[in-house]
Amino acid sequence: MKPNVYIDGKEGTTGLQIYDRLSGRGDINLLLIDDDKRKDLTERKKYLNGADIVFLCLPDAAAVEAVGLIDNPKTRVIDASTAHRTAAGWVYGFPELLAGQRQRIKYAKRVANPGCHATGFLSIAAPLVAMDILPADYPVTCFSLTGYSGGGKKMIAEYEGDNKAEELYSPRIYGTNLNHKHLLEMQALSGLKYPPVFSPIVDDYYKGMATGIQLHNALLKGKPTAQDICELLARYYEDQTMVRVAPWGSETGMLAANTFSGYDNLEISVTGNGDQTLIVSRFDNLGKGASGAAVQNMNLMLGLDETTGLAVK
Ligand SMILES: NC(=O)C1=CN([C@@H]2O[C@H](COP(=O)(O)OP(=O)(O)OC[C@H]3O[C@@H](n4cnc5c(N)ncnc54)[C@H](OP(=O)(O)O)[C@@H]3O)[C@@H](O)[C@H]2O)C=CC1
Ligand SMILES: CC(=O)N[C@@H](CCC(=O)OP(=O)(O)O)C(=O)O
Repeated sequence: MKPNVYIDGKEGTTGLQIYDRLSGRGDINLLLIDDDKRKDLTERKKYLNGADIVFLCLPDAAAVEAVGLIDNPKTRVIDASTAHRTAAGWVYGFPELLAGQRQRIKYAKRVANPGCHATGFLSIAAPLVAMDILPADYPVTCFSLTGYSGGGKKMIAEYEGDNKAEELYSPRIYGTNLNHKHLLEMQALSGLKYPPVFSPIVDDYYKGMATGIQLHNALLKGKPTAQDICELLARYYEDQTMVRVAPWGSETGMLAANTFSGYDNLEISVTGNGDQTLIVSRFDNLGKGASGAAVQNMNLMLGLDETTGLAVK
């Protein structure tokens, strides 16, 4: 029998992108709620409990509420919100990140899909800590460029509506109080002692991300060069399809944040020299940064090829 799948919040930015990836598939049965009942608690409860897999594409409070409506022990959840990413009983939905993570996701009842900025940061920091290159007490800083769809329907309306404000035509540094909501997961999953000093930047394009960290090689264990780091990261991810490392020397000095827009995989670029290293992770905030990652997790949980229905550049 085909598994029943329900997307709570299907009309939102993340929900629609999950729907796009699932709607043509013959190996699942997509449950569709009537549009006028999509916020009706009683109706949603029926759908949430009638599904084998539920995607939550909702604001945090609504995601917590949705989980509370589930009493069917067979219903498995993939939550795209920030609500459960470091919560007990939830598995972090980043299969490539750490040894055993793919297996944990495969059998999990509750999967928290990673934050978009956290995805870029962790793809770099977690393996470097795991391989004992980046000391756990290193004072890491991180920048992260994102398209405006990262802010959901409200931010999209600000950028695409009439009377667009003048400042929206330029990149904007936000989270300047340095307490972005992804810091908790960034620290917890990287194994770092301190959260990074983190500067997200939103710009006037729809989707695509470039998240980077800059390192002093002399402060790393074993004092590797940038090329050493590139090769070690490439080995760490060598068996993965949705995460890869660009070969050393392949970058030409300019990295665009929208290169992976429309794709579900992520690529890490390492540049620099013997003294300093720049490591940048590029992906789509709605691909590996949200909806693509959520579908990859669903595929794993259903025992399917994890790349089914996904676009790899
Ligand atoms: N956009 C992105 O790149 C990423 C988003 N996320 C996370 O995914 C989640 C969804 O974000 P996003 O899709 O961008 O947000 P949107 O604002 O685009 O969509 C949210 C959707 O949820 C609906 N909704 C709100 N409250 C309820 C409720 N009580 N019951 C049912 N539906 C409800 C909204 O309805 P209505 O249409 O009426 O407003 C809307 O359709 C958030 O937690 C976000 O942080 C995670 C990673 C990346
Ligand atoms: C441009 C913009 O505002 N982006 C959002 C990130 C979207 C996202 O990743 O949402 P989650 O926190 O649910 O993961 C932000 O930085 O808050």
